[in-house]
Order: sequence, then structure tokens, then C-alpha cells
Amino acid sequence: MIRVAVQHRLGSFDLNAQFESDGRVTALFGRSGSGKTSLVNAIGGLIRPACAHISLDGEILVDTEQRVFVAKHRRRVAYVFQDARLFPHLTVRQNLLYGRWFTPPAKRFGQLAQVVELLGIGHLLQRRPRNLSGGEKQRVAIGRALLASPRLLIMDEPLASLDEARKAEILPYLERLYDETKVPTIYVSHSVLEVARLADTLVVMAEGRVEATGPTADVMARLDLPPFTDLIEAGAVLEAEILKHDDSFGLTVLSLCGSRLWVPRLDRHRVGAKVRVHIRARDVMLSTRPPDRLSALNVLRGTIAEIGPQRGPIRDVRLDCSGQAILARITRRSVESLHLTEGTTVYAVIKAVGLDRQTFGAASRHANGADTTAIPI
Ligand SMILES: Nc1ncnc2c1ncn2[C@@H]1O[C@H](COP(=O)(O)OP(=O)(O)OP(=O)(O)O)[C@@H](O)[C@H]1O
Repeated sequence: MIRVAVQHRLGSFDLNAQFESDGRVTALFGRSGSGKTSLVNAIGGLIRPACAHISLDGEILVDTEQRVFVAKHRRRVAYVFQDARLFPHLTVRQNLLYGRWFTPPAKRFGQLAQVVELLGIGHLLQRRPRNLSGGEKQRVAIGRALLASPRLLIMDEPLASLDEARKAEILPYLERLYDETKVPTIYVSHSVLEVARLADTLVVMAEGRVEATGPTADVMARLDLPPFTDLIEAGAVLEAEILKHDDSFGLTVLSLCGSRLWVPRLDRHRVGAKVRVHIRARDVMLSTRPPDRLSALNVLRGTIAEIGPQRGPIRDVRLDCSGQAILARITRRSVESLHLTEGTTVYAVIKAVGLDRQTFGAASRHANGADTTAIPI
């Protein structure tokens, strides 16, 4: 459990943020300049806040009232930054082992071989950083951070400097990392796709304050967070189970909200696996009757739980589909012409191609790691 309460002034910027989380992966999400980096820097000990109380699993790291400030090298908090910051004169292997020196032997966990296998970097060990791609460098930086045996991993926009192809390459490694290790992580991002795939707990920041916090699926389904939903590809995160793969059409069939959902084939997931799905609000249409003869393959029945505030011509609608939330972004005109109100039964039509592979992740992190297969690294 991490507990954070920080007040600090940086020039004209006021940071005044509190949150607590016992999640495996806690995302700090917000616009550029909302204070995410400043907040993690207070947690990692890179800045000394004017007024703060920060504790990790009951151990106080900062308590300005009691004049406690644990030095950063004693916190066992490891960082992964946007740029990998590897030592150019050391090989990958030497870079990986570097972090170990700073951890007392009794507190070390995780073996080089395990971390190398987890991140798929065995073939890179003798290379120098200049001979690595951006994605490979980041995987090495993650490995180095893990081998420092941290109690907390801070990842500050770890994918921000990578192009889309490199991001897609590294995301499965991050999922594996979060599923298979026990190290709690604070993940700073302004990408909703990353947050939807990776985080079980979401902290939304705006102008130095915490705007919302809670389980990712709950926070993402809220309609009262304008800076959040405008900024992102607004949508809901749902949990589904893989029923079968249909090779003839290159599709996978999911069980979701008591219905079947057809999506592009999910090669990495086996039948029976639980996956999380990010369904963007703009990919959902609503009908008040069961639609017929549509090219869209997916129709989910639900009840309107909330109609969000008017934003120009747009309104976001939250549906309750067998206990899971789905968001639909439709026009104000449609809300009026279909006489949509809370309690109306509707049919959500979702285009299968709207659900690209980027919108899927392994589901286990939703359960706060309870059903993860943890290996002791
Ligand atoms: N040392 C400093 N002195 C003065 N102002 C600062 C200092 N460090 C940060 N700030 C200001 O504090 C605000 C928050 O910055 P911070 O880097 O924490 O935001 P962020 O949400 O991480 O942004 P980004 O996503 O762009 O990295 C910004 O307005 C920034 O200019």
C-alpha cells in the first residue's frame, strides 16, 4: 500500500495531491503539466516537498511534520524514464547488473537469467547501447531497474519516445512484467491505451491536484471528468473471456456481458483466458430496438445508467451491461430523437474492427494481482 500526500510549490505551480493505492500498477494520468512527474519525484526522493506524508507498506519515507526524509538511495525505489539513460560505455549485461550494487545482498531478489528471459533480451547481452533500437534500450532499462530489487518501480512515460511499432512491441513485455513480478509500479502516462491495458488503479491529475482515483474500469467509466475524457480516447474497460478462435475469418469470439463479441484474432491469448477490452465511446452506436442485418458483428444489450453533460453537439452515455459499464459517444440530437433517458433499454452496436489488438490486455491485473502467477523476482 502506498500513501501519498504532497504539497509543494515549483515556481508558480502548486502541487497539492493525495492518493493511496494498493494496486499492482497504479497509473498517474493527466495532461502535460498537470504535475505527474513532480509527484513521482516526491515519491522517489528526487525533490524534497515542503509539506508531505509518504509511506510505502507502512514505512514512512517522508513526514515533514516529524522531520522524516529518507534519502533517495535508501528508499529502494527504481526509475524507468522516457529515455533509457543506459551507460554508453557498458555492455547490456553490465548495465543490467549495475543496479545490483546499490542493494544490500540480503534484500536482493531476481536473477539476471530470469529478468533476461522475461524481457526477451538474451541476444543483446554483449552489445553496447548505441547498437540497440529504442524499444530494446527501454527493455534493458526496465531490466536494470528490476535487478535493483526495488520495493517500488516508477515508470515515467516509459514509451513516450517510441514510435507506434516500438510501443506495440514493448507493451506485451510490460504486461508480462506486471503479471509475473510482485513489484508494485507507478506508471506515469498520458496515453489512455497504455492505462487501459496496464493499470489496475488510476489516479487522474489536473493542475497539480488529484481529480479522481479508483479502479481503472470505474474511473474510466465516469462521465464527470471533462479534462480526462476530452483528452483521451474516452472509453470503457471491460473484462471478457475468450470462447474460441475462428481461423477461417481471422476472428476471436469473446464472452462479454452475457453476449458474444467478435474481434480481430487475439493470437497471444488461449481459449478460456480472461482479457480486458478497451471499447472506445466513439466506436459504439446505440439503437432502441434489436438491430438486424448490420455489418457490425457485435450487439450488446444494456440499460442507460447515466447521460453525461452536454459538450457542444456531443453527449456521452454510460450503459450498464450485466454489471459492466460501456460508454457511447453520440450526438445530443440522437439523445433527443431516440428519447434516451436513464433506465432506457438500448442495444450497443460495436464495430469489430474498432477493437484493434492495441485495445486488449491480459485481465489478471484487474484483480489486484490476485490471480497472477507470481515468480519471485
Ligand atoms: N523546478 C521547477 N521550477 C519551476 N516550475 C517547475 C519545476 N518543475 C516543474 N515545474 C512546473 O510544474 C508543472 C508540472 O510539471 P510536471 O513535469 O510535474 O508535469 P507533468 O504532468 O509530468 O507534465 P509532462 O506530462 O509534460 O511531463 C509545470 O507547469 C512545470 O513547468
